[in-house]
Amino acid sequence: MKKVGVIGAGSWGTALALTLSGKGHQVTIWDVNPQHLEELQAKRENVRYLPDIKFNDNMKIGKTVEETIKDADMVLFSAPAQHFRSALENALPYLKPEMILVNVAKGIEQKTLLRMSKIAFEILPEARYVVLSGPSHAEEVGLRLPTTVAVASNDLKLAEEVQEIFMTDRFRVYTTEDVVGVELGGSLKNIIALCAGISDGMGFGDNAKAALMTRGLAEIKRLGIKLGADPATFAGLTGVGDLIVTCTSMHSRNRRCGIMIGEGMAPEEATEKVGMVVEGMFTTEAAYELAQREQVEMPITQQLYEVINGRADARDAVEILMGRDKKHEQA
Ligand SMILES: NC(=O)C1=CN([C@@H]2O[C@H](COP(=O)(O)OP(=O)(O)OC[C@H]3O[C@@H](n4cnc5c(N)ncnc54)[C@H](O)[C@@H]3O)[C@@H](O)[C@H]2O)C=CC1
Ligand SMILES: O=C(CO)COP(=O)(O)O
Repeated sequence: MKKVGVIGAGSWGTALALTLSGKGHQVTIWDVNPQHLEELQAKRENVRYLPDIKFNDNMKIGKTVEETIKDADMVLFSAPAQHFRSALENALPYLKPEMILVNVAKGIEQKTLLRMSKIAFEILPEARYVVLSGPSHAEEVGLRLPTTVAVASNDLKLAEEVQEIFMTDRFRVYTTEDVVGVELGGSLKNIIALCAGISDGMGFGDNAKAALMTRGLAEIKRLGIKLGADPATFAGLTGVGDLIVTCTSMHSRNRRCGIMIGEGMAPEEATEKVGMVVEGMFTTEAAYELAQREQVEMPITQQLYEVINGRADARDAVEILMGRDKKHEQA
């Protein structure tokens, strides 16, 4: 059994800490928010983000980052994507070269337009770095409902080590070497989930949502191929798999935020109301800029960007999308 430090006690960090400690690993979890940390300690439950699931006895709450990751075999980063850089920098003094670093954030850093692995290797060029992604809502993983994900690393042996650490009878883990495809699939599907929510909120039907998901996947894949991903990855768990769960589940923070926007709420207010990170709100801007830089057509992303920035109403965006030039279908 391994020693694992978890940085970020939101719903996902907590669900994974429960999975790992449930398997018998020695897990310590920490969060940057001191008040939240106190609540975790007092209640031995994540009342704020993943209520009604008691922590296992072998799951400790770390008082400091140092205590959390000291002598760990693996450090799991589960802070939102825009905070991954600071979370890693914060942990840096206590990391050892042999430690495995796993990141589960789904996003692209704003301004730098970097994927999470690029940030990790910029800070730690020799990092033993793995990304975990796939269709996996924390609420279901916390309840031990069957879930399947993938872990990606340039080093397949390392991905296999992480597969072994996580795998249980209720949490099935595949490996892949396509870090670019996995990171982009996980990040960009949140944009489409926001749009699927907006579509639902406006009272559109299943046809519209299926169209958004299919054409959304086409533009994700277009950008992915341009940035070096294996196109096959987008047909897998971390591509279409995650797209399906996020666009259809009421657990999805992105979809729920989209529904409120579609019902007429201002994007900032809807984001606030969700009360947890809505990654798509940040990723949309980054993806829009990446698409411009790479000269890739991403019409759905572009329209969401206009809506989020208050330059277009969701109904105008639909008209623009439906009124585009006639096309030959390319999936
Ligand atoms: N919630 C879910 O079902 C899933 C979430 N994810 C991804 O995991 C990431 C985290 O999501 P959630 O857990 O849902 O977010 P959340 O909003 O529930 O919680 C985020 C937590 O991170 C903490 N945090 C922020 N900055 C930090 C830092 N520098 N160091 C340590 N902790 C920090 C916050 O205080 C908060 O407790 C996101 O990128 C999300 O896309 C991926 C799969 C499933
Ligand atoms: O990535 C997720 C499920 O795989 C979580 O999606 P949300 O952030 O929209 O809840």
